[in-house]
Amino acid sequence: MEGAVRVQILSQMGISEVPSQYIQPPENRPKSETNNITGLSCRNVPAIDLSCEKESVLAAIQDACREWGAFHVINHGVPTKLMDDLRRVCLSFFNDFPMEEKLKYACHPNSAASEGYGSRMLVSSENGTVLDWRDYFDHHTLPLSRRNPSSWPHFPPEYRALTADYSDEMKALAQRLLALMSESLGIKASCMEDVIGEFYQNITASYYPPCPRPDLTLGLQSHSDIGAITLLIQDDVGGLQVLKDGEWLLVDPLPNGILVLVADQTEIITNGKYKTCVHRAVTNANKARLSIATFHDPAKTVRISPAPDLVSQDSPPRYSSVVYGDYLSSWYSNGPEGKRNLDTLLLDTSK
Ligand SMILES: O=C(O)CCC(=O)C(=O)O
Ligand SMILES: [Fe+2]
Repeated sequence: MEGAVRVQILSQMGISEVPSQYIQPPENRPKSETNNITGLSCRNVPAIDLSCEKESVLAAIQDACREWGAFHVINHGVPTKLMDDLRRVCLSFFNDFPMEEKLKYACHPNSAASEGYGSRMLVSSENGTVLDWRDYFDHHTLPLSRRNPSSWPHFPPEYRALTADYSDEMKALAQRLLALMSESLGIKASCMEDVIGEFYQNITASYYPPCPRPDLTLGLQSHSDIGAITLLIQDDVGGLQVLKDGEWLLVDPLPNGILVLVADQTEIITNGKYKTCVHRAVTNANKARLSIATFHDPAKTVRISPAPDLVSQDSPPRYSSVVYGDYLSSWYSNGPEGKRNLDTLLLDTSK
């Protein structure tokens, strides 16, 4: 159940230990050097300049999607001011609203993925899931029939209009990126979007308050995103990590960059050529962190399967097809750990 506890309250209480529900088992705890947000890797996710010549963009996208399942884009056309303004108003919701005002927007306690202010990725933690050190605000933004700005924060006054503008910009960028990803695989530009159909888009602002025990907790547990493509912006604090070749690597915030995360349905549609990105967020003891993720998913009724143009006798389907709504239900009942939900669809192609 989504109780009234938000981690921001725990953080503000100035506790020196965290309640036991937030303590990760030893194998999931961040290694101590990964808490040092300046000290980690020299291997950063690739940055791709979308204003470069098309052939080089396609080659870079292909490399990034095969190797990382993640890349930054720059010169992407989304106004910097809009990104900055949205970060500012989202932060203001968490920092400047009194808690009783914030709780007026609380997520529905018993339904998964309901819109609003919450703290838990899963409805219940009966399956032993450790709680994340994160509060969030989830907005349902597309299709327009789901968009109801009156359920979003009413303050600062520009909050709702900015969120709507940002939603439209992200949709356009996601369409552009799916077209480039398709072309980078040598298939027609519309191929991936044809399988996905109309976008179901959610925007989630995640707020990670300072945590007294970054060595024992996670801001957000290891997972891959469920839908097709996620576009993420963050502030300059840092804390997002991607799993690459068995190692957790910090994603250095790139000012004005947008991080693209390949999500599960894209791995299926590309028949495994492009990999979903396993990622998580660590906490830190000193500074609150904000990220804003925009998820683009198929409708629940859409059947997802490898794109016909990527399947042949030499390259048989590697995933069984799945109705997206069924995939979602199993994700919410099994939990997000790693990419195990996707792995259940893997076919044995060795025969
Ligand atoms: O806070 C972050 O950087 C990651 C957020 C994320 O992975 C998610 O909301 O799915
Ligand atoms: Fe994610």
